[in-house]
Amino acid sequence: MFTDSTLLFVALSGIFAFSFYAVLVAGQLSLGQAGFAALAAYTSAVLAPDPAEAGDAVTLAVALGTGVVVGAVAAVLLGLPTMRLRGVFLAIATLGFAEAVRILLVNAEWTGGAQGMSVPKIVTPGVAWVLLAVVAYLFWRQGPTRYGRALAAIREDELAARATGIDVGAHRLAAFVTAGAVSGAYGALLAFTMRFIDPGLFDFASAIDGLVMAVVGGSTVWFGPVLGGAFLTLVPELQRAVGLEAGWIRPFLAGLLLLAVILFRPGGLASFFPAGRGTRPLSRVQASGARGDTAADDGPGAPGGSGADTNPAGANLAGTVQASVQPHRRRAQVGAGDVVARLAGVSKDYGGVHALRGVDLELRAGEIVGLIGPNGAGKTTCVNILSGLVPPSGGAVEVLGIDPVRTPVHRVAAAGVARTFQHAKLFGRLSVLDNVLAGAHLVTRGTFLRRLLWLPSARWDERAAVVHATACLERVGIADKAGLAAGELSYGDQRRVEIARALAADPALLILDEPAAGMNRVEAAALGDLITSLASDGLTILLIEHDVGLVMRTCDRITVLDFGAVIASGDPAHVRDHPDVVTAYLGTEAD
Ligand SMILES: Nc1ncnc2c1ncn2[C@@H]1O[C@H](COP(=O)(O)OP(=O)(O)OP(=O)(O)O)[C@@H](O)[C@H]1O
Repeated sequence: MFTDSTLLFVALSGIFAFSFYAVLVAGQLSLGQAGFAALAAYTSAVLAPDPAEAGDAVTLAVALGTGVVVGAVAAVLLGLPTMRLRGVFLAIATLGFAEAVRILLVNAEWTGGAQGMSVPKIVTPGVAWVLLAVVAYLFWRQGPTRYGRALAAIREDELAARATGIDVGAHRLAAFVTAGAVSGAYGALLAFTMRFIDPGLFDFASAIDGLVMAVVGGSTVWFGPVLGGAFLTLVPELQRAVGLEAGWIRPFLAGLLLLAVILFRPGGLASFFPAGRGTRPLSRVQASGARGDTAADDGPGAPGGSGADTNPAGANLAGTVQASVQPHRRRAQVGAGDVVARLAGVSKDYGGVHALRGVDLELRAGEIVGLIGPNGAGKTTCVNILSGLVPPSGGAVEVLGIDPVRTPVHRVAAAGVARTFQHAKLFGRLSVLDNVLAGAHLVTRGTFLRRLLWLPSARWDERAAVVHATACLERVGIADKAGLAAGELSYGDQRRVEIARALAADPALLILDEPAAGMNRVEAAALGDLITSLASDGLTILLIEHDVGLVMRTCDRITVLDFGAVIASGDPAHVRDHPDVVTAYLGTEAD
């Protein structure tokens, strides 16, 4: 039914769509792919040897190698200054790059300008489909790995991803360079397919076309770009088959489909298939028991069992952390009673608002310290300063031997600080298990490259990570919901998943920002028991909570803030009876 040329272009479109998918999975909107492809097409056309002399295979190999390298290098050069940009700003900057490349190519002599350049046709449908399969394989294997989960986490909530120790800048750049390499491969293939290349092949419409194919096909499932590429390439063929030759139909249909996907079917065409539906876990779930199963790989049983506890603070999660899920990061050694965190004379101003005024706070290893105060007292600001999210306006801060003011957020996390947020910040479209696996980023090894080669060690590491994550879920009593989408959970359950995600990083300091919000009395009581048991494992905990009863029951010491200043600090009995605290919460008789 389809001609060779149709089959060839279906494969090429799929590869181009994958270059958009590469960044969409990390939540980035880049439109520079046509620029990378153009640079790669012209460079490979010039550098590859004549196939009449070198043979088709050699020419193709040199062209592809050149295309991939040129695309990747261009993406590094463009990515370094633009990776700070988000959303539409990144889209505009990258589109500007693609347009600049096209204009350069039109005006350069060596490219033949607008007239174009002739290139031998050596790409066959077989070659194009093999390369599409290779690219699809890369993205299929990438999904359920530590790297793939980190990209998905960044897409879902960048700030939470940083706080779990993911180096967002490096991951975004890696995704961008992957997009550059894939679009470079596409450019080289296109050059040796068309017989003739001109800058018009890489114009604005083609950049948008690739994006539409990726989004229509499905931008969060690995086979989405294949579907999108195939569908939109086949539309003109189908038109011909039914005798509708009008050229406007394809772009019109593409626009209509894009709108329909955005409005009604965010998962794209892939969501019509069981494997691409909804929030299918990246990693397979076997939630019950201490044994987990892992993604996509079947095979002989992995070494299970309990691992040694290398957590200096002693916070081994039920002894299920396996040897391959160990903190191999550099983390401050914390002995019992050591100072874990210290704020000295810290102030924070937001314009005219003095959120903190000369706050002193000290946390010692193994303590549960409560931080309470009326709304707007400055509690969350304190926590944000401790976890490196917000710089103070004055004073000194030290956490686990580092200065969070001068340290990127993911490094503060790597030092051993884990936190939850006042408004739960889960990776909503990921499963509960994947959320916690993403939380284990710092204590797990990368598996992507080993998964590409089907090395058993990758399977063992992934399995160990799942066992570790499952233990964290069991610890907060929510392992039975491991396979559900995090965003669909009740508010109370979301908070528990957030705690499990924080525990998965095997932290030394756990900061809980209003963890009981949304929980009923029974759940809050269970939370109190959990906090106490975590502290008895050696974890240091800073608890911000409006449920004063919970704070009084669980904390060793309590600091009370009001209007940004410490008004009382000491053990629960001292704080409860402190006249300033009573006044702050209940007001004076005159009030
Ligand atoms: N990013 C910001 N920009 C401007 N003002 C801010 C910002 N963050 C906090 N504030 C202000 O700083 C003060 C302290 O806020 P913060 O959220 O730290 O208090 P809180 O004790 O955590 O309050 P709540 O219990 O209501 O969460 C408030 O007056 C708040 O409006």
